[in-house]
Amino acid sequence: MALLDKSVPENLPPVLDATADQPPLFDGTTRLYTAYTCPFAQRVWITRNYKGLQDKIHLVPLNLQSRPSWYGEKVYSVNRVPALEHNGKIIGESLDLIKYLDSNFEGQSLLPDDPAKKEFAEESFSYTDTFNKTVFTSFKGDVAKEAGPAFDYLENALHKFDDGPFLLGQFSLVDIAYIPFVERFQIFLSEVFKYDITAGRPKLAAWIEEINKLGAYKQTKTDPKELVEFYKKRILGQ
Ligand SMILES: N[C@@H](CCC(=O)N[C@@H](CS)C(=O)NCC(=O)O)C(=O)O
Repeated sequence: MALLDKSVPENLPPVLDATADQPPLFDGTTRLYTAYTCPFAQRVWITRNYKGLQDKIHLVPLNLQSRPSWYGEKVYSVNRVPALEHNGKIIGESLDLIKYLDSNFEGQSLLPDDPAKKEFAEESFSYTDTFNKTVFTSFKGDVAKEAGPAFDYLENALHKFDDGPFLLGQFSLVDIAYIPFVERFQIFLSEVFKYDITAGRPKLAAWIEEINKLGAYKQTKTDPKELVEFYKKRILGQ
């Protein structure tokens, strides 16, 4: 798999806050409006890196806490990240965007042709919101009991195709849809609840290990300390 990983380490552009000027809009440059800490935006960032599109898709990182007013007013009225500026249009929604990048840009294809895999990919995309909600909700309840089934879903899914360690066998958009959230849940559940999501889930453990080998992903990883502080405040109100 490493051979297909087209990512090269890059110098990341500085974060734009409320005082920052707006970059030109619709000047032909393709821009990914993002936030370095956002798991939804991270999905698109990993896809961009894996397909080797660093020169084609420029990152415009925003400070969401001190967001430039021009973003919601002139770029994307939904005022969330990620959003992609491409061919005179602004497109949002991370799951739509990773598919859009895969179909509209060059680079390694990240969805297989095999019908059984395609079907399972759609099922897995549909489950992501429930997966995230189930785990977030468990933070306020019995973590092992409530979040356990969500991680079991991934463990079972990883048994489905045996031509590689990823959710569809080979690395795909499905892995990209889940990993930003699994990354955060693993850190937070271990740090705050002493719950190891990989205990008794060998396939999940191997999946995380394999994804961590990908340069395209490594560059996008969140800072664990910041994450724990952020979730403690935001979710546990501490
Ligand atoms: N469904 C959206 C969710 C995007 C989202 O919630 N992004 C957050 C940051 S992680 C955001 O922009 N929040 C700002 C806000 O809601 O004001 C997607 O998948 O792209």
